[in-house]
Amino acid sequence: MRFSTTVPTDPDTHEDFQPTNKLESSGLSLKDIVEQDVKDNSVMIYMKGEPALPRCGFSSLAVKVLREYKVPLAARNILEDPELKSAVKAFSYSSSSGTVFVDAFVVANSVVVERMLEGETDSNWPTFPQIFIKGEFVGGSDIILNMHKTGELKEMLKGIGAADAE
Ligand SMILES: N[C@@H](CCC(=O)N[C@@H](CS)C(=O)NCC(=O)O)C(=O)O
Ligand code: FES
Repeated sequence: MRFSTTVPTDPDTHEDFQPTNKLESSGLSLKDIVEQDVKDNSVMIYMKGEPALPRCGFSSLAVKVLREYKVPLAARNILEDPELKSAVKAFSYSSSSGTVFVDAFVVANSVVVERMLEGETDSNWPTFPQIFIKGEFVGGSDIILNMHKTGELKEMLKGIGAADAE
């Protein structure tokens, strides 16, 4: 498989929004780019490495789980851009509903939640991968694995075009 970063090409996409990690030349702010990624791609993952070559076990696990469903998977490699990494963190927090976010956080990382509730850290989702499904922030690899086990992921991915999957 080719790519450095794999957002499927869309003929309607703004010409200068090429989904490579050369984001600085896109003319869009990083926040806009993340917003657009999430809007344009039913399943969007910000990860360490690429789907074909994950650079971390957590990212690798998330890709593996999502691939079980044969849905198109768009991805960006946050290792290539520290600023993108910060923008994703800020965006995932702003795009999740408070309750779901804290619930997911408890599952994901109880130590961070405790610190967060005690005001010792900010409330952005601190780790990668970060997965968005149908425009909604879902969480990281342990959340996605758990949702796979409970059948929740199958429900959530229903209706996402399998035809253009790999
Ligand atoms: N509970 C998280 C674990 C992921 C995790 O711990 N990621 C770490 C190590 S790869 C991370 O992103 N740390 C922040 C960083 O590297 O910037 C999940 O399931 O996704
Ligand atoms: S890069 Fe070390 S655990 Fe992810």
